[in-house]
Amino acid sequence: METEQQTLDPPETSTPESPQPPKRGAPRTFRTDSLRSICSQVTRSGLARYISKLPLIDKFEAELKDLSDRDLRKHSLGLRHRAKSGESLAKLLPEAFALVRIAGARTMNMRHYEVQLIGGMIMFDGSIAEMETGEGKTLTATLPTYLYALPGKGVHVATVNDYLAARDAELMMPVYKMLGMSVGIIESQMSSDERRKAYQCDITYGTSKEFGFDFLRDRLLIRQTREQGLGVLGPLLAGKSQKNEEPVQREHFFALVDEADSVLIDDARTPLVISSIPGEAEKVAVACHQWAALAEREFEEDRHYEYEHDRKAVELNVSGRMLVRQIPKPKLLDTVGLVDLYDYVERAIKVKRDFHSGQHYVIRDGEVVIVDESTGRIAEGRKWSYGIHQAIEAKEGVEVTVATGQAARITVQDLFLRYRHLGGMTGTAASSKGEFKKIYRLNVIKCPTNRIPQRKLLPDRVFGNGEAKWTAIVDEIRDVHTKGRPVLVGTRTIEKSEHLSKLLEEAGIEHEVLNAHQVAVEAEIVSRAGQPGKVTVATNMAGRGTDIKLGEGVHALGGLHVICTELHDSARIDRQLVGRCGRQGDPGSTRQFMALDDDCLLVGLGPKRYKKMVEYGKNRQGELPSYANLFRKAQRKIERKHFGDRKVLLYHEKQRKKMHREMGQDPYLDSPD
Ligand SMILES: Nc1ncnc2c1ncn2[C@@H]1O[C@H](COP(=O)(O)OP(=O)(O)OP(=O)(O)O)[C@@H](O)[C@H]1O
Repeated sequence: METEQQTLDPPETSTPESPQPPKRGAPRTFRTDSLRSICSQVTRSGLARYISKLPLIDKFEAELKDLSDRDLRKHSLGLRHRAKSGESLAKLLPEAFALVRIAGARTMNMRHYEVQLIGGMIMFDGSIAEMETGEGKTLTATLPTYLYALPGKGVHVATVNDYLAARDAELMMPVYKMLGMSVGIIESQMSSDERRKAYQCDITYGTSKEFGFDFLRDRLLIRQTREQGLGVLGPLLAGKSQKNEEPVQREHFFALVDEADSVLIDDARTPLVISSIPGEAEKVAVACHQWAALAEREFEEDRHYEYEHDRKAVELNVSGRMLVRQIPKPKLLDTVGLVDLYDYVERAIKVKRDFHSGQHYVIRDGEVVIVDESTGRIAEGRKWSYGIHQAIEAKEGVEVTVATGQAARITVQDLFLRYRHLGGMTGTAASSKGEFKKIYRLNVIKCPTNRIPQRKLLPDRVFGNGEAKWTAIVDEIRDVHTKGRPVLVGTRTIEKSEHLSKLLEEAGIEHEVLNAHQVAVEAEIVSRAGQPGKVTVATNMAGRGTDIKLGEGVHALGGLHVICTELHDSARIDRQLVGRCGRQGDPGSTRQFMALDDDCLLVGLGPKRYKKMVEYGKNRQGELPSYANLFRKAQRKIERKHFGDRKVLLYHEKQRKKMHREMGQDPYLDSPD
């Protein structure tokens, strides 16, 4: 255990020079209401050093705000020279932030609030700014991004999907342009040339997945170059292949991660993998998966295999193994050992039991595409490892994209730890504080809100069974809807969205349903969810990162009402949904519904206790408020388990990389499945 701790603990690094705290006893002047509100919310002295910088930013802003656009750009150029000639970025911070603030006000009529300046300083400092949902993280990001872009080494702004990357880059483009910064966007369909151009820009927006894959492709390219013997000609030719291709990325200098919890934690359980071209062995593997997918139907729990609910593990017993031997097999499988066949069958059974279409994945254009359970979104380009993905493909009868030896792989953790400086922002980081610190060396610092939040958390409602719960949900939607207030309902799966939609139809309640298929369309629908009387049903976080503006009159009625239909595996995800209402000081309310047959109890309490709960709740009428705590306890247990999984992945990756290095290999390439 001790060795594990050691390997997991990242080495100490020096942090950038940080702003000085105010002198003891120095009087603090409050210039604006907003600043007064900040200070009233400051409960942690950690913010004092950021607050102390605000007057200096104000001073620079006052000095520079009358400059013409041209002079503003010139001034920005001056800052670039100073940064390039080695002046510390911490020293340039007040002036740089003032410039960005002026550019925001001038180009978009959005002058950064003091709390946003504080958020920007937190991120600059190599921490995660936890800013309430709706506080304007997109605009806040421009501050550290601009500052770190000054030395010209490139800044990567990473977020969860192509749509958000493009949207945020385009939204903020005017600010950067005014200050003479070039902005590039990486999108999944781009050619290498387009990518290279985007990475040459001062600031590059993209997804963590694209940043990771580009890194891996570059790595493969460099190796190919070396293998072709060009590398020996020295630095002149290094990094160019025979086709004269060059790597697309530059150095990894500063990455700013938006939706940091989603990118750095939720996505961190599956590595990014580039596969190599299939050969003869792969054909056999395809045949094995396809055979196992058919054979699996013959196997019964307890008769042929044991299923361990805690670990979700399948193990064939003696009669199961016998059955494997008896089931006819195609000729191609003659060379496959029995032990391997047992594995294939166990995997096929596991996949049948634990991976469901519409919940864990969807089939899109003949491909199995992972739905990130925690966000309800398509996890583009990801694959489950250990043959699970291929087993699902075989089960669904689509092309099996098989067990190709992996050409290259990297985990999200490794990717972001490669950056010299890392910062992030999110609405919901506090519950993962320990993980951010341990794995990424990032502190989480809570930012005060610009206006006092007005969101009402209504008491939980617990029911004996799903049926009673859904009936109560429909009743509550009807109640709120008839008052003209908009309602946003989050469900855990696409199937449940559809179930609720059917119930709403029967109840004659007009509504809109979203699923995880098209992020851009969803985001637009969610952004309209604040219109009077609107009912929107979405898989948990289908519209994450989308701003919901209240329609006319909705403010007076109490704002948007958010209904969470089930607890999620992580409390953070529940809070993201809750964060759709009560934005920027708007009114709003939210309620959590639960039932004793919810999945959360099965995973959190185990099948034995779950069965008892389900039995107990079956014919229960009315509500069971005293059970709410049990749900939260189960949720915490699941969170701990997931954290454990990620730690194990990281530990194994570290061991694997160490081994590769010792053998003189590239740890990101040369990796077995
Ligand atoms: N300084 C500002 N002045 C005026 N409006 C602002 C300012 N900052 C942000 N806003 C507005 O606040 C709203 C919320 O911004 P944004 O969507 O970036 O919030 P967010 O923190 O990213 O939310 P979420 O956590 O839900 O993604 C937007 O409509 C934006 O235009």
